[in-house]
Amino acid sequence: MIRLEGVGKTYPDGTVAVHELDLEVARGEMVCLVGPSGCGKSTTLKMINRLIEPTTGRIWLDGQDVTDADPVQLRRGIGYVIQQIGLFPHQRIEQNVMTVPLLYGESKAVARERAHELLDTVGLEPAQYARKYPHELSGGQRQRVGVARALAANPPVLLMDEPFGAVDPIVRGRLQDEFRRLQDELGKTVVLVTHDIDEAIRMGDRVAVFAAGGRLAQYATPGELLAHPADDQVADFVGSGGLRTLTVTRLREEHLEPIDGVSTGDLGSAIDIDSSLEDALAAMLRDDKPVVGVRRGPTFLGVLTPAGVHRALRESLR
Ligand SMILES: Nc1ncnc2c1ncn2[C@@H]1O[C@H](COP(=O)(O)OP(=O)(O)OP(=O)(O)O)[C@@H](O)[C@H]1O
Repeated sequence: MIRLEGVGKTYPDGTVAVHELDLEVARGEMVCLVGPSGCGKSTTLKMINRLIEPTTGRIWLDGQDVTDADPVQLRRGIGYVIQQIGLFPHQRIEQNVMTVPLLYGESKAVARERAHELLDTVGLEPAQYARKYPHELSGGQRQRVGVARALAANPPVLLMDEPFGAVDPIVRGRLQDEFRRLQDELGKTVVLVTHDIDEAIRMGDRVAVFAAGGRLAQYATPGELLAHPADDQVADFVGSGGLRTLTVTRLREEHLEPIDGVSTGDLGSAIDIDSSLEDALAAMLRDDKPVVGVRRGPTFLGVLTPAGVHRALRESLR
């Protein structure tokens, strides 16, 4: 879907922001670019929608060389979410989101309907929020409006630059989870820049770790990155993997055991099969029980025991 081939950017003052980067992002995949400050993440992102022109290399989007594309046309097909959201302060929330459909020539009524749908999608009840102004919303709510607006053109590709950067850690965690869930539904191709390795590991299907001088140090799934960091620098940056592995390892039915033999008194609350091992352990600790029930929607699937947790961890670290 997105392919970077030998892409480099040297600024006029001689700063090498990105060095001969090769990177592929598959359709529907969420890739996080992560690394220390100044290592070229934002420059890379902005080269994809040509806010910055590369000095070398080629970028392909769905088979089309973006360096040949009209930048304005190109950007309409690519949603862009930035930390400083850029909402128009004197326009109501619905008008902020309607801007894009109106630009596409939709009637006001259709644009408003679409804006309300999108607000609903990002968890902002239109009846409550559509008529408010940006300053009447919290940071996290404004961030959601930014996401709704980026989705308004229904672009297949979303570029996000520190999209959850401006909010406190609790709201940030909630927005990350919500966006991950939304992404599972929408199946966009997403490239997300963050300096936060936890965010990258939690959100990304794959993670590109950048090193100083705009070099790609490793490009791997979160599990691979934690289990096999490419070098000492990546290992340092990623930090100790054991605990993080719990966050990225999802439950699967083969980790479960049938309910038979477990007395219901031993069973605390049930968690969803989409949960992570971390969620499962948290439920066991909370209920002070050695097993936790697992369901898919209303259907009870089985129980997870410490042996199941161990099996799942071993598979994930293989
Ligand atoms: N317009 C510019 N002119 C010269 N150098 C620049 C310009 N923009 C960025 N740089 C430099 O290019 C390098 C990469 O910058 P970039 O913004 O891509 O990094 P980043 O990884 O996104 O950093 P951060 O996490 O701090 O946002 C940095 O050394 C930066 O100082």
